[in-house]
Amino acid sequence: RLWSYAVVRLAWRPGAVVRRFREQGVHGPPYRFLRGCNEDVRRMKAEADGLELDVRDHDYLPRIVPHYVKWKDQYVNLSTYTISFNKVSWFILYISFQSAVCEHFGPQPRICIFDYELVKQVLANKFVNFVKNDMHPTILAMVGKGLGTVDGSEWARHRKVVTPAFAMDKLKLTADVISRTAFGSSYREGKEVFHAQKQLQVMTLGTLLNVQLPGFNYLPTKSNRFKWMLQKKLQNMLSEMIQCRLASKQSGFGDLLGVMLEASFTKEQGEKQDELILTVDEIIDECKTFFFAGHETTSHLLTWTMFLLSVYPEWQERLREEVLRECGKGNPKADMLSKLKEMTMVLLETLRLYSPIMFMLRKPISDMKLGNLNLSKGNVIVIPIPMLHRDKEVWGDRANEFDPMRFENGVTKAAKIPHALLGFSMRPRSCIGQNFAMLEAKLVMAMILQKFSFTL
Ligand code: HEM
Repeated sequence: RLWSYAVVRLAWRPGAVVRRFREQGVHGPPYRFLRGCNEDVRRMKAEADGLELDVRDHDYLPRIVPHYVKWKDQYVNLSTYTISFNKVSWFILYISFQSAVCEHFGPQPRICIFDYELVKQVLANKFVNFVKNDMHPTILAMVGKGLGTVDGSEWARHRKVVTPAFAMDKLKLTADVISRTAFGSSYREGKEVFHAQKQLQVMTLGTLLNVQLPGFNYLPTKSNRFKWMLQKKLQNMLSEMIQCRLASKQSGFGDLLGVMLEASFTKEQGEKQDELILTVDEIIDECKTFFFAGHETTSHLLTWTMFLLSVYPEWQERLREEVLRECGKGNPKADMLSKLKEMTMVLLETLRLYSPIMFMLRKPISDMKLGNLNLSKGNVIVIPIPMLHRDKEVWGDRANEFDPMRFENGVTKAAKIPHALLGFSMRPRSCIGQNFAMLEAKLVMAMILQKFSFTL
């Protein structure tokens, strides 16, 4: 049944979808039976592999996502699409055979949008008409069925419980704890979790463009057995950390897990029990989400900040002066970090040029209109952050240049529209850890700048 279902789907669906979009003026690369556009992507990426960039050339798109650059040039001009607010918006349709990363089997049509107004309609939709794309079970086991992956009322429940953990007063405490202990014992515990997640990530992402047979994930192959072992290890480690914390009644300790446990379990006297409380399993999932969502993103931001400060030594010197002026030579305290204005500008500019998250995916919960375009339930929308961050109409002619001064008057004044920086996305599903990440990045950079100068 599964096979006949798959074959029927493969045979008719992409063709019909492509036709439907072409009729609406949206074009894209040709669909190839069973392979979607994956082979083209693979080939173009291999060709771009040898491309070398100058360290001051921040337009890495032809090197990293050559298929987007090529398809945008090729199809977007051909398919100008006018939408109601009198502006021209751009779409590309491409079909990806994404069985290795999402649960969906078979080719999946994707509409890539390059227009900020449409992006706002998708992300800031208060009726939550667009939800996250389905995730492959392996990825779900790695990142957890937490805040970042649940939708609808489930999402609202999780977000409400988790939000207090990221309140600014709690974060200040966390920053002081990090600062005092310089990533002490909790880091050692966490390292194991990061390691297991990293191994799972490498295994999964390595097969990103592979076509997988349905049911393959359930076969006891060598790699599947290794994957299951890692998943179990991850689950057990987190469960032990939580149980241990609960048993020692240390939930009040000022770190994220402590604050989350507090928010999930404590009730004021007389307050009636409501469904906001998360179960231990849900907290385990939320921990996986935080480890995953918070680790590599922040580490990428720090890496690229170090890179940019090496390439622009004048900015490195400016930041060092600011750090020594505001924090002296000792461990920076949270209130000192909030005074590092130029540091914030550099971090935001790094986030713009080298956004740790490249794409956000959404799909409509029912047939609906986006601008003038008719979308069907399940058509995936791709929001390519680095391409939007280089939109010259919005960021100006020098969009590809490193210029922290554009953030001199704050994030909302940095471009022609207030919500142009998408590095942390936008409400309601904006990054819940953004203040934490910025605080963490400022702390680490301040401590490095106090003691070292660096070159590329
Ligand atoms: C520089 C660091 C970070 C960047 C660039 C970043 C970026 C993002 C982006 C773009 C999203 C939206 C994704 C989407 O809607 O598809 C997101 C969501 C999220 N981030 Fe972050 N993030 C960072 C750090 C963190 C940290 C430190 C944590 C937690 C400790 C965290 C937890 C989350 C969670 C839970 C969500 C889902 C929120 C929701 O759907 O309500 N992130 N992040």
